[in-house]
Amino acid sequence: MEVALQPSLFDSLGPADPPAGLPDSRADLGVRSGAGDEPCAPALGPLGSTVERVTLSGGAWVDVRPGWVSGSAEMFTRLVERVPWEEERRVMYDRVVAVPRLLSWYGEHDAWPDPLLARARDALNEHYAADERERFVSAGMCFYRDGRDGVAWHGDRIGRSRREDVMVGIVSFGAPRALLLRPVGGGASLRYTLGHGDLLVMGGACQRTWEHSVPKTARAVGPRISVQLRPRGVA
Ligand SMILES: O=C(O)CCC(=O)C(=O)O
Ligand SMILES: [Fe+2]
Repeated sequence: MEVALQPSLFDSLGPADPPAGLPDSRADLGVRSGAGDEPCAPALGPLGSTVERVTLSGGAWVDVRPGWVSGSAEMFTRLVERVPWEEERRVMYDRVVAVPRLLSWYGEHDAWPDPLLARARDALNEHYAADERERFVSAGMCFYRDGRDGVAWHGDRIGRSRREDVMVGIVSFGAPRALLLRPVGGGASLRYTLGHGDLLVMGGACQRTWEHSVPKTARAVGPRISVQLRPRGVA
């Protein structure tokens, strides 16, 4: 069973959203009408009280901030062009299969593909007043080209998140896709629809007591890029 806690973060209008009446497919291509047809420069909105906390069972929580990055269509285009996207292959049973999404990863000593992402990392570190160990330092990137791309149920449990509470922040660009969360061991799923500059932060025990996924879909969906900010020692 799914509980539509937040039917679509995209529905709550922020500056990153396309003008009303513009078909999604055009918006997803970064085409903007009205206001001079200029693509809007990417910018971060405030955090503070615009961040809404949802307390989950098992010591987990989720923070959501719809439309945190305005001009997200431009960011999407930049990331498509600048990130060295790779198709990974993994052994599954007796076959080698392509991972159904493109991936890239930036560590704390790498040059990140756009200064806005480093500013987003800094703004989150300031918002959470995180001590050194909990500061976001790396950026994992996933590119979901269409509904055939997705990520199966998992917790981000590589590294110390296997034992410790950690925060994982996700900033989404491009077309919205559903991110589902469900408690380990069963229970209703929560559904967040993330794209167009939305922010979602998983925290507390979320990586251990909950799982998340981006399900594949037969619906016609546009491409989405997810940037996952993580602290040291967590992948
Ligand atoms: O697409 C997303 O926002 C989630 C990606 C994810 O869960 C992961 O890469 O660990
Ligand atoms: Fe994950």
